[in-house]
Amino acid sequence: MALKFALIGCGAIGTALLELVKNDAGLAAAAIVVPAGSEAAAQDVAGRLAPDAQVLQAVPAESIDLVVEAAGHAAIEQHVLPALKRGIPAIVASVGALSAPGLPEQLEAAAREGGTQVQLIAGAIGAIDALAAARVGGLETVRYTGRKPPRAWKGTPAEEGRDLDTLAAEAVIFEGSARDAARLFPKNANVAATVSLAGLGLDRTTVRLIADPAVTENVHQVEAEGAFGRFELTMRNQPLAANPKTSALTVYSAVRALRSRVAPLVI
Ligand SMILES: NC(=O)C1=CN([C@@H]2O[C@H](COP(=O)(O)OP(=O)(O)OC[C@H]3O[C@@H](n4cnc5c(N)ncnc54)[C@H](OP(=O)(O)O)[C@@H]3O)[C@@H](O)[C@H]2O)C=CC1
Ligand SMILES: O=C([O-])CC(=O)C(=O)O
Repeated sequence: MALKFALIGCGAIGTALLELVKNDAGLAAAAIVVPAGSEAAAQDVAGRLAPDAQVLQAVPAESIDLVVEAAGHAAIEQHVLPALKRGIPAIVASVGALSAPGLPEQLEAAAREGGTQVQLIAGAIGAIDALAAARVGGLETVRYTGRKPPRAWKGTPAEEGRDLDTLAAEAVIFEGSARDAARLFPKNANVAATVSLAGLGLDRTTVRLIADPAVTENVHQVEAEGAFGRFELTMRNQPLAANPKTSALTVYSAVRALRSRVAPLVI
């Protein structure tokens, strides 16, 4: 029997995910959860890519084996916590939501109450396995730099005091902790939160965010040092056409997590 999942959010990630898994025999999109007012657009996507999915404003009470969040920070409290309490496991893309004090503990408590588990995906970044393993031996420093084209920073505090349309040279738009980066740039700094949760934590991971007219990709760099040795990672991710803030790799990471739930062998 196919694993029935509820997709929360039907934007750039959600739509691309449905396209990729539409022919997976082991997976069935049973519900698409979107805010009031967005049902018609989601119904259109469901018609093309997930004809058996119901479009709803909340995760249905029955017949859901897994929740996949690709919506935004608010969806964690609104949909993921209640699902976990009911015993439904969850895959989460909006990792930056865990920068809100108390939310990681709430997620753990909800998963414990439901006897289930919440998985934070690596999303647009790599080497999360190496970083989390390195933490076991002890980490000394972890630095993350996120560099994106100016248009990817539209609608964020990066617009304060500068015109992103006419930016001639790279501009550092944020320097500080991963916690502050994730809070101030909820759609652009989920990776900062992921790197910090795997490594040195939200308050000890240093973050720089850069708007750079010279790049076309979303460039993510991690430098980590500790008892294991050191690594430097650079990812040059293609942004999604439907949302320049989001890398295509985030979709592939969510699809990988979803497929891993039903695959007989997982890597
Ligand atoms: N871990 C990682 O590496 C990354 C994580 N992300 C996370 O994924 C999220 C989604 O990205 P993306 O698909 O590109 O964004 P989009 O803006 O393209 O799509 C978001 C979708 O979620 C819906 N939505 C918003 N709030 C809620 C809610 N409370 N409940 C249900 N649905 C909701 C939106 O509906 P409406 O149109 O009505 O607002 C829209 O359908 C980002 O906000 C970010 O938090 C993104 C990139 C990388
Ligand atoms: O998709 C990306 O390149 C990263 C991103 O938006 C985020 O960290 O929130």
